[in-house]
Amino acid sequence: MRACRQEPVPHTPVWFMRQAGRSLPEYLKVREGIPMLESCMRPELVKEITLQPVRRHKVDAAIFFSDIVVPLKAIGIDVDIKPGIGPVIADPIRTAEDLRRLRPLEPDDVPYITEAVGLLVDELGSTPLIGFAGAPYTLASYLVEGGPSKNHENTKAMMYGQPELWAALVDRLADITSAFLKVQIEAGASAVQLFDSWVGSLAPDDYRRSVMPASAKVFDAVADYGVPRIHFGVGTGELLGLMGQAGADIVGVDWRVPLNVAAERVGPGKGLQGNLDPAVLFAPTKAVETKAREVLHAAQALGTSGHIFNLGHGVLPSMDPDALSRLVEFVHEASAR
Ligand SMILES: Cc1c2[nH]c(c1CCC(=O)O)Cc1[nH]c(c(CCC(=O)O)c1C)Cc1[nH]c(c(CCC(=O)O)c1C)Cc1[nH]c(c(C)c1CCC(=O)O)C2
Repeated sequence: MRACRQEPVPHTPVWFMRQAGRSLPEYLKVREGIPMLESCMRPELVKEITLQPVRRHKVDAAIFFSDIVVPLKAIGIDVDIKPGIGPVIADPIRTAEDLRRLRPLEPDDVPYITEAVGLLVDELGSTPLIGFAGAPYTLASYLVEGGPSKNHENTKAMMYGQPELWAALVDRLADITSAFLKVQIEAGASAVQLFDSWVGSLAPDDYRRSVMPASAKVFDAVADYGVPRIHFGVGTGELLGLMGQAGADIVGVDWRVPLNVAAERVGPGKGLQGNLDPAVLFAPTKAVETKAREVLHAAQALGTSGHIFNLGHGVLPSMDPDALSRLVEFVHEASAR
């Protein structure tokens, strides 16, 4: 939390996107036979899965175990998460008529989120819990395409061809996302991360015109709580400055842009999170440490303690959990001040 506020820290804090999940045998064990979205609705299970990587890796933060499509499911969208594929939407949103199915999210739609966050905050003590949600563009991409997409062609066709419908769609999603984050913050989450995983598919002008207003609406909606707001996407080198301007306090960076370059793009007053290439974890320990040290050195360009160490994207299911635990220890030792 001090790093989020760019205050002095004893060492650089570290957590991993997707630290909970299939890389951990204890996760596979408790999830056995329970579909992904159902597991997100069982508070005791959510608590256990969220705590697993904190216990094992000694990371400095917990990330709430849920999924970006949980609020969509909660308002009645027919969505499922297919193993090895990702979220699949039975009836994609393509017309003004379809848009009516996206009703506002009320806290009563997600009582299991409030309960799970409450259980976790009690258990975590001084370790912060990071809440999260999907950003309007990434959620819109799943809703319009009907599932994961490489080129986002239907999404972009709507964005370029029906700008009013598109604006209405991302505006509704901004409200749903804001409501989902508020539930987590009010239940005790210490910080929030807005995942815009697929926004790197856009050119800066299109981002500024068609996406930034909706993302900014989300950041504004939670501004008064004073909790740090992290914003992350993949392949966003050209968007980093704008993603900061949208209202993030900390900008997440993937491995394609060194943190010293990212610091220039994001500008003063904001922190950075990242950005070790997840694939580095498959190399021998010495190589992992060399690459991790490069990340720590590049972060010094910030001139403040506003760096949170993370991977440039999520933990991969085939990763060796012990390599992740070793990396946490290394980051703590190599950055000790
Ligand atoms: C794009 C996206 C999704 N979900 C999420 C994003 C943004 C982050 C990113 O860019 O990776 C966010 C997410 N999903 C999950 C978390 C949990 C917290 C954590 O980071 O540990 C978080 C933060 C759990 C999950 N969400 C999912 C799993 C795997 C489910 C399983 O165990 O089978 C987990 C642990 C399912 C999911 N859900 C989604 C995908 C692409 C998948 C993977 C599908 C697959 O490969 O099987 C959509």
